[in-house]
Parts: sequence; C-alpha cells; structure tokens
Amino acid sequence: MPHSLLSLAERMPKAELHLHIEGSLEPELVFQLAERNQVKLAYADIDSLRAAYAFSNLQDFLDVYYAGMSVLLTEQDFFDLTWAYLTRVQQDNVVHVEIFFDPQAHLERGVGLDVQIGGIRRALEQGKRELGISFRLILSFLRHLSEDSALETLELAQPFAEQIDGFGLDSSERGHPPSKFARVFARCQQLGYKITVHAGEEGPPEYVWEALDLLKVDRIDHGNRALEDDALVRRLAADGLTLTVCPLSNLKLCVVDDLRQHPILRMLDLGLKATVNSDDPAYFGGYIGDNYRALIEHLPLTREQLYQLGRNAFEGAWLDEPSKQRHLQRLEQVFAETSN
Ligand SMILES: Nc1ncnc2[nH]cnc12
Ligand SMILES: [Zn+2]
Repeated sequence: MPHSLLSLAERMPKAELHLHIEGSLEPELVFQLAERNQVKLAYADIDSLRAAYAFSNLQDFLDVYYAGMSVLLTEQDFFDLTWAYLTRVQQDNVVHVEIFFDPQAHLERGVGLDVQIGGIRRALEQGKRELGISFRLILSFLRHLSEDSALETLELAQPFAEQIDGFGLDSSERGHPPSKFARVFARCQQLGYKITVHAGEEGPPEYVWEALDLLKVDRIDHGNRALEDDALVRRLAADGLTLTVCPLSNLKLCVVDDLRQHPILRMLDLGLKATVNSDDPAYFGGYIGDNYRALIEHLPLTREQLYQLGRNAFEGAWLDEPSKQRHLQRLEQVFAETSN
C-alpha cells in the first residue's frame, strides 16, 4: 500500500467543488432534526435508514435524498447541517468549498429562501472566520421540474443576489437535457453569474455538448460519459474545462462497477482537468478525504497525479487569482516537504 501517498493525500490542502449540502445530512442528524421539528419519518431508526442507502442508479438515490431532507425546516436546521459539514471537512484539510443547495426542494415544503440561505450562509461565514475555510454558494435548479419553475426560483432569488455566487443544475438527468434550461441559464449569464451543471453522469455525451454550447458553462459536474466521444474530449481539453468528478458517488450509483475501473486517471491522461469531490458524502460512504483514499487504494495513482488533482481543484475554483496562487503555493510546499 502506498502509505506515503495516503499521508500526503491526507495532509494536502484541498478545495471541494461538488458538494450538495443536503447530501451531507447524516442519519444521526436526520433523526435529531426529526425529533426537534416533530417530523414523522418513514424509518424506525438510524440503522433502518442507513439500510436504505443501497442504490442501483441515480433515481434510487434521489428518492431517499429528497425524503431525508424533509426534516430541514428552520434557519437553525440549515445552519446545523452546514456547520456539521464544515467541521467534518476541516479534518480533511479542506480550505475552500463551493457548495450546492436545492432551493426548490425546500420551497415546495413551504421553507423560504431566507431560511435556507440565511442558515447556510451563517454557517459558511462562521466557517470562514473560525475554521479558515473560504466558500462559494451555488443555487442549483432541479432538472426534473419545469424551466418555468427554475425561472420563478431565479426571480425569487433576486433579493439574495449578493449571497449567491453561481447557478447549477442537478437531479434526474436522463430525459432532462441542458437544452430544457437554455432560457434560465441565459438569464443567469446575463446577470453575471458563474454556471456549472451536472452532465454526463448518467446522460449521454450530447448533454455535455449542450452544456458547453447552449448553456455556456464554466464547469461540468461529473462528465464521465464525455469519454465516449473523442471530439468532446478534445473540446473539453482545449477549453481547459474543470470536471468535478465524484468517485465514491460513481461507485454507489453504479456509474462505475468497480473503483478499479474508475476513469479519473484516463481523464488526466487525456488532458482533462479532473478534480476529486464527495457529491453527497452522507449517502455515498465518505467525505473528500475518503474519496482520495479510495482512489489511492484502487488505482495506480502517482504522486504527480495526486498533485495534479489537487491543483486542478484550486485552478477550477471560483476564487480570485491571488487566493488561488496562495493555495497553490501551499499545496506545492506540502508536496515539496515530503519529496523523496
Ligand atoms: N449526484 C447527483 N446527481 C444529480 N443530482 C444530484 N443531487 C444530489 N446529488 C446528485
Ligand atoms: Zn452532484
């Protein structure tokens, strides 16, 4: 076992660019919040909830994910959720996070944007002050809902314009191509926001083309199936587009059968800017550090590739240039300290 690589992966400063905050809701917190808010759960206890975390595809997971988040009702709930995530990833030496939230999933339960954004941002601000973790907040539209619903949500978000850093697109991919959301993302772009969408997780390479050409995205979330199309790979490489790859998520949702077959090293070889992320760590068996560890344990990852993955995350982050350079220098320093 490449022990020195594991300890280097542990110690390196990290940025996480693909994290659904509702996907960091651990079963223990689900039950705690259910009790606090008098919400009735379909599961008798923590173990039976955990037992439901066996998925054969994305939709299987999403059904459990939306049920789990039904306990999130108050500003304090959103704070507690986000604070739990931040204190957990500080142990993995995460220094910057860009997190998604799914406002439509809470609005339809009568939970306002003020409650959602207020709680999440209060934790993020405290994390910046007390844990030294900088952040960006990304509002993600649900692609199984209509574009009109996304447009309405964008309107509702206008009073919080300064508290949102970008827009995303997630949920059930098949049958809901990026082209369905061309108008709403054109509006986001007009307003000056960054854009990143889930594409090529289960959906075909055409969805990745649409994300690039129609939505003019700044990043692609997942992107695994882009590898089926050589011209698309060349385009992603030429544009230097960051892919936010999620190894343990891919395993749990059967995007890959075995981590030994995970394409992340092939992505790097093809010149793609792949990064390592956890997606929904409470559901997929691990946080960002666990994802790095799983890659090292299952793939012939070299020290140079580990460095490249770490570097890609800071380069693809929506940070100002001096901050990026500061993080990159620190990353380089940690690697230099253990050169052999
Ligand atoms: N991996 C994923 N794909 C699509 N939508 C999601 N929502 C939360 N996690 C997701
Ligand atoms: Zn995701």
